Amino acid sequence: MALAGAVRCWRLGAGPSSLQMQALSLHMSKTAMGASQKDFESAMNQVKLLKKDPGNEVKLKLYALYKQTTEGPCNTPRPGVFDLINKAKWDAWNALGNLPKETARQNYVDLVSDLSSSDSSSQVKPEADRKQPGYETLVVTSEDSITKIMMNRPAKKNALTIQMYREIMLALEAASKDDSTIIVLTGNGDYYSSGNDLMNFMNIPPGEMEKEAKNGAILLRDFVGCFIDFPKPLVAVINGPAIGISVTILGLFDLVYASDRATFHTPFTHLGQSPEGCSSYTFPKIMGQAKAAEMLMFGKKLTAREACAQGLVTEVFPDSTFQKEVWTRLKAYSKLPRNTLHISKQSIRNLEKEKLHAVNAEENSVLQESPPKCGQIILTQVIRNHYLK
Ligand SMILES: CCC/C=C/C(=O)SCCNC(=O)CCNC(=O)[C@H](O)C(C)(C)COP(=O)([O-])OP(=O)([O-])OC[C@H]1O[C@@H](n2cnc3c(N)ncnc32)[C@H](O)[C@@H]1OP(=O)([O-])[O-]
Repeated sequence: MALAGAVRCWRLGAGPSSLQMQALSLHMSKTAMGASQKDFESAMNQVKLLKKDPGNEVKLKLYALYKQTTEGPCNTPRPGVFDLINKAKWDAWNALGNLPKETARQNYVDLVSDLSSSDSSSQVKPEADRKQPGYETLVVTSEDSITKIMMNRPAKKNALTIQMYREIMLALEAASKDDSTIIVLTGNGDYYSSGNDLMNFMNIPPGEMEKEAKNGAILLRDFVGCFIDFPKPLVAVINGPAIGISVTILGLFDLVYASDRATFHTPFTHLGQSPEGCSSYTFPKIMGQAKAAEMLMFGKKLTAREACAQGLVTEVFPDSTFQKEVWTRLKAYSKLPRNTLHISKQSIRNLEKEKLHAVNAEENSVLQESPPKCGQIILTQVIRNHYLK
């Protein structure tokens, strides 16, 4: 077959140990099965287009997965001791044991997809080329299979204007379709975000309040909806303090990395507002009822370490090494098989999607209809509605 030929053309050095191959096959056997024969054939063609030699270890993996997909478990005698190349290939194939053909096919497709994306991202483009045009309040860049969406109003502590909500939705929509593996939301300057821009509610002419409240609620519902439905791994890189809605939506992210300078504050009751971003459901689920109430109802500001202890933050890093450590970690994660990561994200999220949309709708109707001064009573009711029903 074409690929077997292409793989044979590569000169192989020493192969991986059989233990490594067993670990690989075990890991791969856990992944989802979904690639079709057509996906497999197109992956075989993609392999031929790679510009960078992927190295012997990867070639052996490709060879073994190809043989397992097309012929099943290894069924030929082991080549003699002096036939080094064929022996390494045989060992790689044999190490896959009884891995089902469908799983091998999926793993082959994932591996090629990963190789193709690192192949294209290895052709470094100048910074100006990587910055995506069309955003006024954000800087959006794609590199190393990571799309970074950076809120860019540092002078206003990245407070979220209506335009910024809209641009974040557009950037997420574009990122859901680009060839990135991981999407990051972060802030420029000393703050991650100071939450909703308080000017959004100012200068509303008398008589327009109801209409504006309704428009605001629709925008907020759609904004939160984008995070609920987002199909790829979503990471918050919290470079500094976070307030309000920038905190509440964190329950919808897959990873939250924070500088030890970051704080997490949801002063809703003080502002006469009720929680949004699905936090009335996600926070009690993440940190328990009592801790969630202290944050959402009584406005307790958490340090990064407290937020990590309560499960809202994945890991905290010293501010002096924050960017370096986080981006090194994310670049390593972005090399994982893209399709498999996306399938895993979706299967985790699909379990809760309906519930999250219902919570989002309920939080919005409360925000829209209730008089602000009832903030604290509303918070209690919204949280109870989810957990005591
Ligand atoms: C309905 C949707 C649901 C959403 C709910 C939420 O998010 S609730 C959460 C809602 N969020 C809040 O309640 C937070 C309100 N903000 C604050 O409490 C403080 O500004 C601070 C603690 C963020 C920073 O204090 P600091 O002493 O270090 O700095 P500083 O104060 O000098 O600020 C620098 C500049 O940024 C400006 N600016 C900052 N944030 C906002 C904002 N959100 N808006 C507008 N502007 C904002 C500030 O006016 C100033 O502008 P200037 O005068 O230079 O033209």
